[in-house]
Amino acid sequence: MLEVSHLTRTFGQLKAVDDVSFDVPTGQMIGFVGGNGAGKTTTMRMIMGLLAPDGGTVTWNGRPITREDRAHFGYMPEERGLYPKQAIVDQLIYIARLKGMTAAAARAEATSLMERFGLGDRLKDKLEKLSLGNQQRVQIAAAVMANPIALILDEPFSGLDPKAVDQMAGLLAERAARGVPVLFSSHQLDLIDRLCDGLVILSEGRMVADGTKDELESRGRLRHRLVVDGDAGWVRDFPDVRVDDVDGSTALVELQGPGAEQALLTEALRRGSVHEFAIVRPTLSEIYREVTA
Ligand SMILES: Nc1ncnc2c1ncn2[C@@H]1O[C@H](COP(=O)(O)OP(=O)(O)OP(=O)(O)O)[C@@H](O)[C@H]1O
Repeated sequence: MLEVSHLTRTFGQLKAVDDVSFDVPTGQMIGFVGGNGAGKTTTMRMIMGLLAPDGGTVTWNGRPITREDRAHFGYMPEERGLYPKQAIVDQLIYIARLKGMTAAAARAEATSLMERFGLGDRLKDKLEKLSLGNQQRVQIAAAVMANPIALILDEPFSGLDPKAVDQMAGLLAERAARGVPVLFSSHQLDLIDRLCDGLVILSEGRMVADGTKDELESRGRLRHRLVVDGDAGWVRDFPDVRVDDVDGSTALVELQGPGAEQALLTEALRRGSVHEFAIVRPTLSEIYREVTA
């Protein structure tokens, strides 16, 4: 398990990362979310030892992380790590050799990964000859080569088409299923929602929320949707109800007191038929907007 505790980093007057603490447990995929400049890349660089923190610690399996641990991490940096003018296969082999793989095993893994991504015939090409999306697939392949013990990926899905997103998501999920902790940043909340066991939300350097989606949902506003026969406008005058929206026969409301649920339903039934009365869980986008507002 990777643990980040009270990490802090300032650049001049700016607190880019301010007392950030979270875990990336064994076998879990954790999404790292936050607006531009929130501090995600800076945090990842500190995890990887590329930037010294002003305060706080990074631990791996309960002890301070070492250079040797990090050497076995798979890291995809924001600025991307591979060389445009070198052959793909040579770079993938080089990276795997650094992590202790034999040349033959590295070549076999590079070939198998590239074939899996439909790039089996591009192995000897220079990276720059590939489209940007395909270059991105190679960058992800580089991070997962040689069985990394953890994956730290800075916006691995940006610029990928939906099919490539599915392929890469499948690849990361496989690694997580083998026990690898995976931390990746993304602005695509739908993807985080689909892939992640948990998420960490940063805003202006500070951690504003973390937990599983269920945990975050339960902290958010819970609303009910009521669909009746006629006009639902009467809910506006009903006690213990805060109306978010009424559109014809549909009302979206927040119930404010114990028993408000039963009282509202009873009143709706007294007035006619009820077609729907359901809890509306907040979407991840709504939770995100709420905690970063
Ligand atoms: N080397 C640096 N020197 C000065 N300021 C920096 C440096 N690196 C980052 N910053 C500043 O720290 C803040 C956090 O930046 P960071 O790149 O970590 O954010 P981010 O969450 O990754 O953003 P994005 O989603 O835009 O990539 C920003 O205001 C950025 O300008």
